[in-house]
Amino acid sequence: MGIKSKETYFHPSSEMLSIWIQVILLVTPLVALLVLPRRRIPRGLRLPPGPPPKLLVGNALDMPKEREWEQFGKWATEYGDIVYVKILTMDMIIVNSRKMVYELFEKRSSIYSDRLHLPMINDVMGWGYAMAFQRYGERWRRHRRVMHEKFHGSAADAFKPSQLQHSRDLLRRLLSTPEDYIEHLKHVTGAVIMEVTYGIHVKAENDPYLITADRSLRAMGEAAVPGAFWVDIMPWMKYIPAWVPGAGFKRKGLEWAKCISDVNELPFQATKAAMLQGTADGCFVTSHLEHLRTLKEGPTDQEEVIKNTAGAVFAAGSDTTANTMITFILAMALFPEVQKKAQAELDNLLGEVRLVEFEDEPNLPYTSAICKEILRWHPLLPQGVAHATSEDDIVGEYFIPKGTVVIGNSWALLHDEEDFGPDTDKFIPERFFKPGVRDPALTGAFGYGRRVCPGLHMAQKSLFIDIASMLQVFNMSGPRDPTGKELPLEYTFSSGFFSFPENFRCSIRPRSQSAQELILQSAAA
Ligand code: HEM
Repeated sequence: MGIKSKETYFHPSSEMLSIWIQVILLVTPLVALLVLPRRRIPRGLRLPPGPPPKLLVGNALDMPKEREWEQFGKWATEYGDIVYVKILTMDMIIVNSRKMVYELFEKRSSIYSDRLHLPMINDVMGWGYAMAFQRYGERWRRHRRVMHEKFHGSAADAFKPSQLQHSRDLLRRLLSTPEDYIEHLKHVTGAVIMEVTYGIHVKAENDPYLITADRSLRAMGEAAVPGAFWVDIMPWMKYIPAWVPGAGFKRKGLEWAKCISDVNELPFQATKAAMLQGTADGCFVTSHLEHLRTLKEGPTDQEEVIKNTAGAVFAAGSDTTANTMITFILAMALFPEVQKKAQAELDNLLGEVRLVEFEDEPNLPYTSAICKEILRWHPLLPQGVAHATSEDDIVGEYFIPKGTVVIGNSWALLHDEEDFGPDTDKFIPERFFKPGVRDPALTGAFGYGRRVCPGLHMAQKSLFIDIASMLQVFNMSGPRDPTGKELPLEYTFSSGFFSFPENFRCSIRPRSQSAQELILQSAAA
């Protein structure tokens, strides 16, 4: 007989438990089907059409594991504007047309703005503080208001100095080690967020705040896909102790939870400490806390709301922008003629005299069109972030039950040829010069209705200055061998919550000697 592991020693019944858990997992859908009250669909109504469900599991096996947008697109062609799928006991609809998106997320926003409570994300991992995962209601509204005050259209102009400074830093980093472009993008987008949110200036390398945020965001990416963990379908599983064999999700979740809590707590406490010492820089947190101190009366938990909102900004703001920039670099490598046109426009306006500034934007229509096309061509969140219904609803002859997960099919909307002209799979910035073409930012790239991304103004400004600056001074192409010969471009887009090019090698080289000098001079400015 072999030596028993420590875990088995402390829990002699662990094998039995493991078997029991597996049995429970198998029979739960059956029990749910038999025991749960059957949904009553009002007479004369029916659920929207969708792929035929299988006994017990519904459409769980039909759900695509990767490139979800392709399967959703096929269903849209086959079943229409609203597609219904059932995953075990979970109702889900996919909304495929702009008309229907407007009808549900905008006109009926009081019903379609909820989120599903995901036990893995909210309870096990502790992301409940972040606005993106909060249920629709007064608590969410208070967080949203705190964010809106500092991030709405013109308020976001206050971030421009920090965005410009870090955009210049990005150029210098890319000049020195272009192969580390992903790290550089993450560093500078994180640095801007830390500065404007907490007034914290991150370390040039290996910053502990950014490392913690990166770990937390990776965890979020894994867990935020609907149905990624069984516990989201069978919430009672969250009570299974972490030591139980088969409860790997719980161990993983608790490991992540420490990082996720640190993202919310550590920078906030550091800023508060700096305020006490009188050394804090003006930022989102200081400005809200100072205002709070002037109030005679206010909700007792307002400081908590400010802290949570800052944590949500930090969590939602950095990787989103960095990953969109990776898609931009790929697009420039794939469509060199687009890159050349933008460079000609930038050269024409700026010569080689100075680097681009925010104020140049109105005079750079082609570059601005690239920023729009990036959001449209391959949206970072092709299925948006799932909403949920907070009440039963009726749409024509269809019944939409309360608690239904509602996915806005951003990919379909952003590739609709009626709105964006022909060849929507191609990267064609010129499409935005035609009258009446829609703005991708208002067509799903930043989500929908009352939940639309509150960081979109900041994000668009970051994208503009980073994209214009890179185009002005660098050539981006597929990877090159040591002799400079271009090698084949290989890439795959990730699937799941975020979709952006993964494992993608490229070449980022200064366009000329004077471009290089402009970059180096920016350090002194
Ligand atoms: C290119 C960059 C970005 C993209 C593509 C993006 C996209 C999105 C999308 C699709 C949603 C879901 C909206 C919905 O539920 O319908 C969202 C939510 C959110 N975003 Fe962004 N975002 C970006 C940058 C940012 C930035 C820079 C910030 C912070 C400054 C931010 C903060 C948030 C927050 C807090 C939410 C949750 C809103 C809520 O649930 O009420 N995002 N974003």
